[in-house]
Amino acid sequence: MLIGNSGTLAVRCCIVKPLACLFTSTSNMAKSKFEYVRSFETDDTCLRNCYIVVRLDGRNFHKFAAQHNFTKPNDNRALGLMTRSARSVMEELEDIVISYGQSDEFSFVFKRTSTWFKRRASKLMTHVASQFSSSYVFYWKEFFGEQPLLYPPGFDGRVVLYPSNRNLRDYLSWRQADCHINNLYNTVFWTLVQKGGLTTVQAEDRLKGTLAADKNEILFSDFDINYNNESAQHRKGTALIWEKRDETVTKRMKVPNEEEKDVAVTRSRRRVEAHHCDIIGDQFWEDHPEILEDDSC
Ligand SMILES: Nc1nc2c(ncn2[C@@H]2O[C@H](COP(=O)(O)OP(=O)(O)OP(=O)(O)O)[C@@H](O)[C@H]2O)c(=O)[nH]1
Ligand SMILES: [Mg+2]
Ligand SMILES: [Mg+2]
Repeated sequence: MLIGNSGTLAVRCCIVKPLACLFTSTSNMAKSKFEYVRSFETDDTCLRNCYIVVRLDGRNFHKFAAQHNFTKPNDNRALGLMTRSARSVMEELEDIVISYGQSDEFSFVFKRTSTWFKRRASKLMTHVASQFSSSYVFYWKEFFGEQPLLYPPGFDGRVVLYPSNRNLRDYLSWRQADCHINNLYNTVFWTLVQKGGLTTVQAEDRLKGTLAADKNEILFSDFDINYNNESAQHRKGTALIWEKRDETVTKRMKVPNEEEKDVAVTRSRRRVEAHHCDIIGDQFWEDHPEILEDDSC
């Protein structure tokens, strides 16, 4: 078989090194006849100037949670493991400015000017999903101890682009509102079952048609629980951002004309920090102005 444009060159080359020749491509004798299949690949470059959001969600975690004895309604081991895995994604991959997680999902926001992987959606999404999934398995024991991981968990991923700061904030607000609605429902539901002695069917009936205020009232009047005092992590989810923190370490140093001695050295380090607070209002964004880029670009 002849390879490339220059037949003579290719044939001579094949006599000496047949295999190498089949697979070598240089600018002169470029490309095998199979090369055309590349053109079947579609362009999935993300539109410029948009925030790129990758959202992952655990596959069939209803079953996964039951089989791994997650506590109801919230399992702190599971939430800790999700956060640890998200931290690993932020530390290993470039340009993620904030991530937000609740339940079995985590959203990762790439800065709008990111050129990482030429902004190819499939590359970004698969890197996030694989880094997250492998971390979830890698750190499992750290959070679940003796509880064995019974089968490999999976996470689906999607990419969504948001062109403005308002759109991005509304997206994150939507996810936090979802966290609030689900957590309030689950908290009342499982309190009715675990403390009120209702069956799951009875609890479901009791909550049919109730509004948020009714649910708060059930918790307060029947169980003396103020929902606002429940765990902030459960009510608000987890936002991870990069923050500069001063770190002081002791270093042994040799000062000229003196003996070696311990010296305290302080440096500013970027670290991923977790916040369990409201991200719907303005306060969080005013406190962390470095997260969002200028809208006017
Ligand atoms: N007990 C318990 N269950 C949890 C916890 N976090 C997540 N889950 C379970 O995970 C489910 C996540 O919901 P979804 O993502 O909508 O559903 P899913 O079963 O993962 O199904 P798909 O995402 O469509 O594959 C919840 O409905 C719970 O059953 C937890 O902390 N404790
Ligand atoms: Mg899921
Ligand atoms: Mg989910």
